[in-house]
Amino acid sequence: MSAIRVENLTKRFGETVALDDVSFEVPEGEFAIVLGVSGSGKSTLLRCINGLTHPTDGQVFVQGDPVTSHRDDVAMVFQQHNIIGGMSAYSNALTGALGRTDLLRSVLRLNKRSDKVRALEALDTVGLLGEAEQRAGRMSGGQQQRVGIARALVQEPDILLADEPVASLDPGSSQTVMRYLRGAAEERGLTAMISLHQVNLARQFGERFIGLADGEVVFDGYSDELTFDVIDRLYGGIDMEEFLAGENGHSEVTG
Ligand SMILES: Nc1ncnc2c1ncn2[C@@H]1O[C@H](COP(=O)(O)OP(=O)(O)OP(=O)(O)O)[C@@H](O)[C@H]1O
Repeated sequence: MSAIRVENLTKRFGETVALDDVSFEVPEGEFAIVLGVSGSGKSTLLRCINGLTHPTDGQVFVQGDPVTSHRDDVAMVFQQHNIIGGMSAYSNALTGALGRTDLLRSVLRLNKRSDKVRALEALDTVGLLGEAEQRAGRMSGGQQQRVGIARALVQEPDILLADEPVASLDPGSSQTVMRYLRGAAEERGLTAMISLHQVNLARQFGERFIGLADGEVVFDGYSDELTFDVIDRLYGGIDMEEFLAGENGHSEVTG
């Protein structure tokens, strides 16, 4: 059974066709990247999978069930990490458990011991266990995004979605965040779908690629099929020199 199955998905916003008859399946445990220029429909696709947006036509299935609303086994990491600056990295990560914490306990901050352990384990997965007590607001953008990933992991999802998780980061931090994202998915056996507009990062970290243009799937394949021709079709007029520099450079690993 596929972890994600998208069947003839169409989403219109008034006159705008954000997704046009999109179909694909993602097997369990795959690390898939959604590629495409701004406005190609990447966010809308992820939001339909997460149940945040309802399709105009077609259907999305997660673990075989039709998606009708948000589900706890699907976690999403956003571009704006929505981290609470005044709280520690640990407390931010712990908010991932809110979906299974009753209101009284959450108001009184009486988290279960198992969730506290999960928060620490998740911070360890993203390399931030040593910074657990640090105020998130004092952390770098890359570290904050790693806290955002930890929070998503505490939700204990089977499927991890990330919408442009490195769009606001410098190249070094983007590399680090992608490395932890891929590592977390592998370590925990998650199915992942990440939208990116940086082709070099996508090629470096992706396993499967779904390319969108004007809401349509124009490419669906694996690394060896993601040729420069395909990239040119997706990004029309891309500067190859800059692209190759991006691919070979930026190897610095920072937070
Ligand atoms: N809530 C909305 N209301 C109206 N139009 C929308 C809405 N959300 C998306 N759109 C439109 O749908 C199309 C696809 O947008 P979407 O955000 O999914 O693309 P994207 O590839 O994620 O782009 P970006 O990287 O800029 O977010 C765009 O034309 C966008 O303007």
